[in-house]
Amino acid sequence: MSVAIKVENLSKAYQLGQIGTGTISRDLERWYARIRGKEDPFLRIGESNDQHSKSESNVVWSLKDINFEIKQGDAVGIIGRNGAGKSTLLKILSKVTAPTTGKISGKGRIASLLEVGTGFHPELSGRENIFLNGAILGMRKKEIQRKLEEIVDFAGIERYLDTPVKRYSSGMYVRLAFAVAAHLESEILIVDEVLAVGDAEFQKKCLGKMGEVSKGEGRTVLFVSHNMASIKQLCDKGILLNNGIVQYSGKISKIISSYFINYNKQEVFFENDDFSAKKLYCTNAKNQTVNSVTNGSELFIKVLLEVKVQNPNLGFCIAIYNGMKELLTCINTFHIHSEIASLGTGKHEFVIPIPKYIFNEGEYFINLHLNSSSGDLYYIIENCYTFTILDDDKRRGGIYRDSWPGQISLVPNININVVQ
Ligand SMILES: Nc1ncnc2c1ncn2[C@@H]1O[C@H](COP(=O)(O)OP(=O)(O)OP(=O)(O)O)[C@@H](O)[C@H]1O
Repeated sequence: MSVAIKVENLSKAYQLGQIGTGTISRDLERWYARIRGKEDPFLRIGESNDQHSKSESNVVWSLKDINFEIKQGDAVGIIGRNGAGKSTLLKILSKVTAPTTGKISGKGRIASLLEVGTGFHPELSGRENIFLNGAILGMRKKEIQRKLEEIVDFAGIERYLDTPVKRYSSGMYVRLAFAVAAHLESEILIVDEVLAVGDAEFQKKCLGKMGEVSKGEGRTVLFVSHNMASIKQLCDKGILLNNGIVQYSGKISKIISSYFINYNKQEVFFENDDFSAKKLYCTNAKNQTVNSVTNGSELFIKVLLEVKVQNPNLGFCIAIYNGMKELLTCINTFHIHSEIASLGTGKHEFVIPIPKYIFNEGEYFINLHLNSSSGDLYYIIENCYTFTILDDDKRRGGIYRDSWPGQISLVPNININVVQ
């Protein structure tokens, strides 16, 4: 199969801090002050000359020497922790931003949906934006006209087709943006996290459409998401980014398991005069460290803290989120404060049992909030651990084969009473 996208030695650097003042005359004034050894006249309160010159040399390498190839018709999931460089990569591929070094080659028109409504003009109506995007892709008016009905139907915006898109709700906006990107004729479709915006029904519809685009129409799809269930459903290949480099690329199942293993290797770290947070991990009932259990088994979340002073000013909260980043529950030491206050110095492991049949199958993420006993927040360690719940099939009674809908995995039980 021919190569759709080839990326060679790609790097992207971002310059942090203020680069210019906004006008040439002010930049000159600043330069004149500097060569006379005077203070920068445009410093903001609290800034120093020093800080400013330091920030000018502050460069973040968002991508570092990336190389990969994507074949025509592949559906590729791009995964990685927050800040790994996924969005930067998609922005470069979509030509929204230019690389600092490196080269991208390939063939085919690219339709991309990077953020809600990228490429839409707010003053133009839905209809006008559809034609504008089609024209940008090099399509003829007649070709776009043929797709119009399908797009409007998918987005469900028929009544508002001639209203300027700036009046659309965020849901309507994302529905139209997705419909335009997926239906117009491009060889490559790039989608960044759109599914995090819409409701569950729309997400399902988008995944279905992307599957059709890649498997049915043989177009290439690149998809960034934190939701591994969606990535697994849609993609057959994957690229795992870590700190701006490609850590692994290949079959999606391998990429996802490497992601989880690496994800959970990171030690949680926070330290102040009272305590330090050392580690967060999960075990099964046999005390084996695990990243996944079936919903028919107990799971134990363990937090290792070192208490440095007796009666420490210490508390924490485990916040558990689903793959769509919806908060499911918080477990807070506030409820056992007197026990924590009486802890001696040294390392202590806090064990939080998660009973059987609580969470439905899926991926879950933990944020650790470290707070004082009075509730002041010290620090939030976001997405510090992820675990997977698998369905053990037992509660299905052998008849229900699809994935179990909903957030919780209650064992179904229905009593039937005879009513006189
Ligand atoms: N415009 C910018 N200016 C400065 N730094 C930036 C800019 N855009 C991205 N970065 C930095 O580049 C790195 C990669 O960011 P990027 O948004 O590509 O990561 P990501 O994997 O998409 O993260 P997330 O999952 O949180 O969306 C981060 O350290 C980020 O702070």
